[in-house]
Amino acid sequence: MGNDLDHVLLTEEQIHARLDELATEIWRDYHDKDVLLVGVLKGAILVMADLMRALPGSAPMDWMAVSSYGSGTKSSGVVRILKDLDTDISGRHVLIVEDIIDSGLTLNWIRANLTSREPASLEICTLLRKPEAAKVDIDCKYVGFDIPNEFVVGYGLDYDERYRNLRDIGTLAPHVYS
Ligand SMILES: O=P(O)(O)OC[C@H]1O[C@H](OP(=O)(O)OP(=O)(O)O)[C@H](O)[C@@H]1O
Ligand code: HPA
Ligand SMILES: [Mg+2]
Repeated sequence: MGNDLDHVLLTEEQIHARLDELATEIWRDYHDKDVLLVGVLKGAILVMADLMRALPGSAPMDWMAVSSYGSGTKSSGVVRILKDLDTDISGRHVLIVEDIIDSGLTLNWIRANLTSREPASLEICTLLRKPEAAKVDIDCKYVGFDIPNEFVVGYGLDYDERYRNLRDIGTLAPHVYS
């Protein structure tokens, strides 16, 4: 698996340090608001696990599963709900937790979908964002890192369901795609 990576973009230590900072910011904004953390499966599992453990207090979580990428490296823009929230978010303060905003199409769709359920507030936290890949503008309150427009894997991010278990985030060597 090691030689499938081209180069490491972010180490586990860098990721954890940044998530600690984001958790502090988030708690400053939400400590008195009973915030519901909404993770987007499957990519966000590790961001959620580390972010919520870095929060100085406790917050409930829920999960949604949608799919737009399938097995490829390009968003189809067509989003399907594979698993909906268990929670009624009407009147709740909701913070979406994501691993990456790439084209923005997935979150654009999720944001519109959740907004229609009339939460008290709706904000987004993403570990990664690719500014050069944006097809729609996503207003994201908490961003871990802006990264170059390259396909990355690791720390929850997959290529064809693999490499989610890498501790660092990096780019795949070209031979993996061929
Ligand atoms: O901004 P976009 O171009 O829409 O891409 C971002 C989305 O794509 C990935 O999910 P994917 O559909 O691959 O599902 P996964 O989390 O199960 O890997 C990622 O986790 C985001 O949800
Ligand atoms: N890597 C893995 N999954 C993704 C990416 C990426 O760069 N962009 C959107 N989903
Ligand atoms: Mg994926």
